[in-house]
Amino acid sequence: MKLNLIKCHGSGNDFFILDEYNAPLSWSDEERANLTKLICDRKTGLGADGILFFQNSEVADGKMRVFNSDGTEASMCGNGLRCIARYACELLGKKQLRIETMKAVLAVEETAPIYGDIPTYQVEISPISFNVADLPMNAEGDTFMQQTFPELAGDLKFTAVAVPNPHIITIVNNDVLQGDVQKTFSEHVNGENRYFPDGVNVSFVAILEQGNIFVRTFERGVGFTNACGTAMSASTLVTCLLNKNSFEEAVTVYNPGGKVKCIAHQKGEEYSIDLIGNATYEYEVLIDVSNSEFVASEKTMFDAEAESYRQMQKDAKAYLKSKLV
Ligand SMILES: N[C@@H](CCC[C@H](N)C(=O)O)C(=O)O
Repeated sequence: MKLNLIKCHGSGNDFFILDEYNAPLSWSDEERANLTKLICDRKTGLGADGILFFQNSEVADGKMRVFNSDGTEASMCGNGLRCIARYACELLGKKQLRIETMKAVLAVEETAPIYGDIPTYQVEISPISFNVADLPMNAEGDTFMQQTFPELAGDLKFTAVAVPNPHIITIVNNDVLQGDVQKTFSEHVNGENRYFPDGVNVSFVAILEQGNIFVRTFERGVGFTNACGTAMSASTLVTCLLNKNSFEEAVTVYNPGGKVKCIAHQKGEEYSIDLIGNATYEYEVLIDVSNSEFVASEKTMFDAEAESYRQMQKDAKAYLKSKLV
């Protein structure tokens, strides 16, 4: 079977977009998972953090389904939603759309470039819940806010939040950021463990200065990635709740793959977040898949986009170098 794929990234978190909007595949989810594992493997496949399946929707302009590189399906993906926002806006000739995701219909729109001429999209991150049952997480109270895992991460204080995929977030200093705790903790809570039966995305956050943070994320189903959009959004929210940043004000979120902006909104006990950042195409490719093997051909590169993004990365790295000392 021949399939056309677009390789796209948001903050270096990279995905293949597979269009089922025009040509739905009569596939089981096991087949979607198998294709994802085959193509996303960075050693034997083309390499990516996951596949975004863009499908028709009965309740919105289109639907995004996200499969992580290990074949598990995620309820949400912020960087991926920006990639789908671009693909869908260009396909449907619109600047604003509503995209169905596993747990919610979310607003997306094309917006002013975050840097130079980089294609930039704003996506809604919602619904948000601090109730541990919604992650799910096994803990004593209804929420887990600024609490410790003494046997796993010493006195680091974590907050658990579903946006709606599950996140656990801690604010750390540069020594902890550079150390091994995040890796050992993340591997533990994403294996057989008593806290997170379905695993969890783990973010370590450094406050750089008012309105500027750095977020490094170990993603469930993938491992360390260049960036995780829902994690950067959730981390911004947590810094606002801890009075390190302000609600309704844009926070620049640096990550190993670049930077985005996030705005956390609060209406009483209700929260939502805007995630604003790049949706950069790397290449388009045709693959011929049969019997768990594939052959790629007809590769078209988007070199100019890659170069614009590299400039932004260069500036982001220089800023980070001056702050993360
Ligand atoms: N990279 C994503 C999140 C992808 C899903 C995540 N690994 C999960 O399983 O929840 C993002 O940009 O939000």
